[in-house]
Amino acid sequence: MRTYNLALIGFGGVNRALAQLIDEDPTRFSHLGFDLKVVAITDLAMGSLVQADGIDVGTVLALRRGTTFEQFPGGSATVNNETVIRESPADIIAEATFTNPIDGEPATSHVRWALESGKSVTTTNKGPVALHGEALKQLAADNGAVFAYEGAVLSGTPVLGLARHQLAGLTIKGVQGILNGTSNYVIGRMEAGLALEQAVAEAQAEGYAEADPTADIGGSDVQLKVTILANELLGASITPADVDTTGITGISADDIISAAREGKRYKLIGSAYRGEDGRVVAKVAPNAVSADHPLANIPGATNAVSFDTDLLGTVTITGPGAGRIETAFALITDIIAIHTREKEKVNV
Ligand SMILES: NC(=O)c1ccc[n+]([C@@H]2O[C@H](COP(=O)([O-])OP(=O)(O)OC[C@H]3O[C@@H](n4cnc5c(N)ncnc54)[C@H](O)[C@@H]3O)[C@@H](O)[C@H]2O)c1
Ligand SMILES: N[C@@H](CCO)C(=O)O
Repeated sequence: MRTYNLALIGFGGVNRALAQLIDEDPTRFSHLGFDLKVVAITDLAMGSLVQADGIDVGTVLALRRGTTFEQFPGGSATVNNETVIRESPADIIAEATFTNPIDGEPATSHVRWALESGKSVTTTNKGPVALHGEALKQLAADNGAVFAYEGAVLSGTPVLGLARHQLAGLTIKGVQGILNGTSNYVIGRMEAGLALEQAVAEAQAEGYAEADPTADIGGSDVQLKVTILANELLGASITPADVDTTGITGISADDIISAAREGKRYKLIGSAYRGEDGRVVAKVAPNAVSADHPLANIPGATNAVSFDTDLLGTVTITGPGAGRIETAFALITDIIAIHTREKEKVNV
């Protein structure tokens, strides 16, 4: 049985959910041939904690808001991300700090420090993948480590893995989807009569929204995800700036009601297609779709991606696109992939 030591960088909704899953059942993954032990945690609000023998995760999860790690052996009120990532006895770094859509920092540095130290990384953070994905993949390869990011698109619903593995023998001509749980949830609640602000507050309480929810309703979250899908699935080399983006803030309750009268529903759709000239065109825009559109009935924080393929026609995957536990599951998917890679190294 292999034990992987984890460092959790950013102890918010997602990494707390991962810690909770490990705490609830430390043998949860034994049937896969590994166990997980949390040896380091950092967070802006709490500082840093490193305990090589394993952190009592239940105690840390129960700490009151505003408490720092200073009181614990190996604890400090200071956030020592670089030292923790490079020097703690972690094998795998789970990066779940805020997404920064402008330059991907500080998460990109967190990922880089880990890979430079030969440590594999799992992240749910879209910034490093959308803005620096190619460079980070190269850095991982150069250092014999894995850079894994299943949760960057559709949280725990395995859209990237599906495309990379099961759909590998197809040509994917394009993709379109509902890629933001918060805005889909918000539109649904506005259809039920809530104001935009009330609906956003609900999405925040559910743990769906970004730290700054304007990223969700303004479209930049989907812009990053479309960039990732275009680059990963269509072999493009685009940046978020290449994705023409409009969010849902311009849709009023009146727009929603008039669309409903015509049998239509608003959806924020992200898409990327390769044109006849070989160029990939990607965009994000709200659309009033008719009831028979494949994305019309995707509810709440559920997401969906339709792949337009040569041999299978349209293949659609749908599932949770946000949520703490749902996104922690993406970290687990990545850790399983890292474990598979470790086993291959032993067998080579
Ligand atoms: N919540 C979801 O449904 C979901 C789904 C998919 C992807 N994501 C992505 O996962 C990441 C984490 O999401 P979350 O919901 O846990 O966010 P969150 O806001 O609940 O937690 C982020 C945590 O990171 C900490 N942090 C920020 N900067 C830091 C730094 N420099 N060093 C250490 N800690 C730092 C914050 O204090 C906070 O506790 C985000 O990038 C988000 O875009 C979230
Ligand atoms: N805030 C994002 C989380 C998933 O990236 C959403 O609502 O879809």
